[in-house]
Amino acid sequence: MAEIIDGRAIARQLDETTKAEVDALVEAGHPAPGLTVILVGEDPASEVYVRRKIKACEKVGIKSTEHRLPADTSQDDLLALIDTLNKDSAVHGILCQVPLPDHIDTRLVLRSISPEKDVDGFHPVNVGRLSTGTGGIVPCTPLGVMMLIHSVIPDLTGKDVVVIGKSNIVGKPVANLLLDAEATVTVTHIYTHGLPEICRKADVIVAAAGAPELVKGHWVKDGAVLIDVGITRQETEDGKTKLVGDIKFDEVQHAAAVTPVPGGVGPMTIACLLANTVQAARAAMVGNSSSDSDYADAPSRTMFTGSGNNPN
Ligand SMILES: Nc1nc2c(c(=O)[nH]1)N[C@@H](CN(C=O)c1ccc(C(=O)N[C@@H](CCC(=O)O)C(=O)O)cc1)CN2
Repeated sequence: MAEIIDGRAIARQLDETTKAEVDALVEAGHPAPGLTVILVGEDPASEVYVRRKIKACEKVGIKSTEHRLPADTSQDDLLALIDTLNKDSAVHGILCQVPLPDHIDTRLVLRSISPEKDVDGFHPVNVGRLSTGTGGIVPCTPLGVMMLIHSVIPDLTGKDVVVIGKSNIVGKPVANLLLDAEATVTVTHIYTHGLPEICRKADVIVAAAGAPELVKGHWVKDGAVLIDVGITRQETEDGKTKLVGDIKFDEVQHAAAVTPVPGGVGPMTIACLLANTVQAARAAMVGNSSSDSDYADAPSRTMFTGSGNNPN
């Protein structure tokens, strides 16, 4: 029987560390860290995620501000808002919920957020730092994935890890983090030939293809660890909706451990956002924001990984 990796419990643990960091900053006379969340349009899933982010901020003492903009907001107006927030010293973290409406150039918007305030870790400066192992802000979902893996495999040295999915938000950054942890990483995607055979050799599979129930039981070797990043809403026969991951959960009981959907990677994404916000605030408050070691020794970063970025 595979162990279920409880993402909600691990996220709560991380939130406790984050709250302690917020308390320590405030006790030292600093203002509470401030996070600004921008939501453009009315995508129902994005509304859910933004609500959760705002509520989570309250729990750990982060001061959150929301900007809800209509779907027809112009790109220039959005860029002007971000420019104002970049200059506001009470704002330590800025995130723009994606997806954005089609008339807005997402890449341009994400790179307009100051790298120091980019708590999503999507800015090219942070992407470059991650891929060279030189600090920066790590994207929330990949950071959460690493913490979930480390909760069952503390040392990944030499482990064979297959990542399914090559997105900029999950697949590519998670591959970099796994390499930093000395794993042997194979990055694949839905067009990869022989995907079942490749997966069958893996000690760990990170499924992030956005393809519901792609990974079948016979793709998984006995004792593997499975991390399911996919979340697809499906309608059931009785007209209700259910969330489905990229792994066929019922067929993988021979794995050592598996993350559920919901309750696995999702809650970690939000907990890591809070941790990133505190790190950005701390860097702004103590200066030194361009140093390689800004985040490397932060408690929230080292809690499950043992260390920050490996420089080698
Ligand atoms: N600016 C960003 N936009 C998006 C990100 C991101 O990291 N930054 N990631 C995803 C959505 N996302 C965060 O924003 C996110 C997805 C899922 C969850 C979550 O808690 N999921 C729950 C289920 C929730 C449900 O009922 O739908 C779970 O898995 O248990 C949190 C955040 C895209 N956009």
